[in-house]
Amino acid sequence: GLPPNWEVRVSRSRGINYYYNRVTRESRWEPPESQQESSAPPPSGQVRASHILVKHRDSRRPSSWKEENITRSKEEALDLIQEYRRLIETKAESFEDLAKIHSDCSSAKRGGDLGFFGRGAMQKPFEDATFDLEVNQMSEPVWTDSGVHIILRTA
Ligand SMILES: N=C(N)NCCC[C@H](NC(=O)[C@@H]1CCC/C1=C/[C@H](COP(=O)(O)O)NC=O)C(N)=O
Repeated sequence: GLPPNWEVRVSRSRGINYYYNRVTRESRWEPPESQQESSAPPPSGQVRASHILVKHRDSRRPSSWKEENITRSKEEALDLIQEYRRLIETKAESFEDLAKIHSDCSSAKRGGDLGFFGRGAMQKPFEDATFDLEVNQMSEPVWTDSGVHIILRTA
């Protein structure tokens, strides 16, 4: 069977099946990898998460793939992250799509995915927020020295 949250849909235009994930709102022509890839339990003590990072002028590294010199204020960064959170909550946009377009972290290329990590890998506020989430749950805005984040725990 399909990994959790995936379902088969029929593309009317092409008359063939495609695969849709109702949590991430991702759709793809090829079937999602076997159970192994997406619902394997994390290595013991580890979690998997994606994030959207909005940096500001006081970020530890106020530069990103998007913008060489980031000058927005903390207030502007928070306004943006709250708007992204609203779009995801109302299912107007997928977490992955907004991460790809807007995240100031290099993980934007992977829809915000940071892979598996254990305690001690990430800045403490990020780590604590992630470990407090249930799988498939999205955080409130979280501040680290990098900027302000929303986190989606995926495993
Ligand atoms: N283990 C994995 N996958 N990579 C190493 C992560 C190192 C870790 N990074 C963070 O804590 C920030 C906050 C959460 C994600 C993250 C990403 C930062 C944000 O951007 P920056 O402030 O660095 O420019 N970009 C990359 O590291 C750290 N201890 O500094």
